[in-house]
Amino acid sequence: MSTPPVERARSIATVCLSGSLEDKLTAASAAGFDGVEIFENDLIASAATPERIRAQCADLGLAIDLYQPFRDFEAVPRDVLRANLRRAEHKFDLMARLGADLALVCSSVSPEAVDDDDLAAEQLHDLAELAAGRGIRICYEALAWGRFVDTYERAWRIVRRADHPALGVCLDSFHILSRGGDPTTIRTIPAEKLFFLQLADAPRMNMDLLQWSRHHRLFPGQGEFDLAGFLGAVLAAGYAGPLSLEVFNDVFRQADPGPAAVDAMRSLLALEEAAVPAGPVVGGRSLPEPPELAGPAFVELGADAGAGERLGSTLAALGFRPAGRHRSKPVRLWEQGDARILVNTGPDRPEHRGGGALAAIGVHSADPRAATRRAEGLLAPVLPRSARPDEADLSSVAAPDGTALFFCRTGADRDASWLGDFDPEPGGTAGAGVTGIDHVAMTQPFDHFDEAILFYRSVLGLDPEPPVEFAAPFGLVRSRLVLDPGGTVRLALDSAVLRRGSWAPAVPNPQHVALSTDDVFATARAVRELGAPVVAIPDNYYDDLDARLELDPELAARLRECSVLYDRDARGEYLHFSVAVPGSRVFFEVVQRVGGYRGRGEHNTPVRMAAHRRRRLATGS
Ligand SMILES: O=C(O)c1ccc(O)c(O)c1
Ligand SMILES: [Mg+2]
Repeated sequence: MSTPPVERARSIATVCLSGSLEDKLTAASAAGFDGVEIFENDLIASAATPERIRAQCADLGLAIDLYQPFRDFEAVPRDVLRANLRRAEHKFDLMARLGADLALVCSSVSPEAVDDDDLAAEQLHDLAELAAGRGIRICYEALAWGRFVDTYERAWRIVRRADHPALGVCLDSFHILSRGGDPTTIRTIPAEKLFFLQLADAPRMNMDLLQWSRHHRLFPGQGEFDLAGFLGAVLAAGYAGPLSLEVFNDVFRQADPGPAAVDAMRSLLALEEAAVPAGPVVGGRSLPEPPELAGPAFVELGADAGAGERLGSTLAALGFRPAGRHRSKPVRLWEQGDARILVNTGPDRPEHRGGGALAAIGVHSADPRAATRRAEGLLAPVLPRSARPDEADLSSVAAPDGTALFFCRTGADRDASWLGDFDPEPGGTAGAGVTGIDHVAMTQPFDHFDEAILFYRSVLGLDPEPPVEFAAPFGLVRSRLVLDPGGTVRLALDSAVLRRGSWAPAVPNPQHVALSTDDVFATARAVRELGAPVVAIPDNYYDDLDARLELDPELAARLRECSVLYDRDARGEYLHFSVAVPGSRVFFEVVQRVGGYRGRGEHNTPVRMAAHRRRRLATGS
């Protein structure tokens, strides 16, 4: 008999969010959190009395799960201890007014502390005794940079030695995983001594632990730590308290707390799904499984009339044929092989002028309704439907950058699918060998990069590859590929690491749609004949390629002649060329994969970006 799924309390530290304490509490409640860790500085800066904050939390349905942090308490000389206990009593008074009964003590970084676990245990015992008299419990957390206590194993040895029922440990995934700690030995701690759990992810970095922790923590699923393994180990040890997020991050600290709290909740739900066999339960409902994807159905570009013309001629030059007009909307379908591009000249948005911009992606999934329910369960904004009664009932959700994501039924016949909404147009070109859509590269606003990774990872069940960074003509670019287990849907997300000044173009790295071919040279020749503006790649690139990879001279010559870029990895090869950007925001690339090559030629991107710029300066397009 399987155990019924449990709904765990979900909590968030106020330090994760921007604004006043009131802003933070409102956002946490709206995103569905059950509780908060109140960070001391947020309370100190608030004009509301502790009683008022307590009432606000109660009104918002938020428990105050933790009051934190109490610093630099233990292993100090007697006179310092006296002052520390006095300070603690003041905080216990405050906690009584707040109605909070769990306080966090983090391991000391004080120069006054001494390296003496017996003394630390004795003094924490005294503190716990004082707290217990007030109905308060203490959890002790090893900061990764604690002066002497910097591992959870040592914090637990001290807590065990102190042996007080009101004293337990607080586990924080960052402090443990940043130091390469082993979470599996958490099970040696009795469950009743696991008082609290803080969860944070982070990118892999080689930097000072304190700086890494205070600036670069991420919500689970956005970084590179094995949070699912960590949470699994903590739950296996019998921890039954709230799952709480504690993320110090420079971007989230400045972001609108409403969407940031939603991002946080999504991360927790996705983490529970990865760590707990029964998955998360929200309001008694569980989450449908990630959709089974079967490749992109279409890419939709938004354009004004002028941009629509330019996109149309670019597509025609790439061998696409106009294959249909939407029955009720100003949308044209362009088709070649399995590649379908929609050009929508309906909504007039600034970004659609000039050369158009990515507006939507459609993916084939076996059960679009379940996929939409999952997206809703993960708090993705569901977009209003605008279909007429006789049109396909397509559900879509908004990605963090506003791109609409449509779920289309795999294998539906034309009448039953979105294609049935188009009046077919006959005729057209013979094509240029494009067989489908290989990937879509989506430039993300820097502030939404991590959120976007998590969005696609959780909503679509895509797996992120490790991030790569490269130096491009207008600054460092961070790029991360997310793809489904079958490799049918690939999205490359990238972003400028820093944005400063006004020298760089407004859109330094436009989005692009990568079209697949089985013969990149044949397609390159065909599209040149059709008049496609293939971007010229300089000799320096090919000289370097030869130096690095010792290519077959015949292949090297063909690459050079056709301005085709090249990459290879242990599994295969990648050959690709680009055409000019018809405007500033979106362009097309044609790619050929040989063998099991996994990437998207990211190391060639700076060369391609420089080539695009040269062309723009020379021709104005
Ligand atoms: O960086 C800090 O000071 C700090 C404070 C409290 C915590 O729980 C923590 O993990 C870090
Ligand atoms: Mg912590």
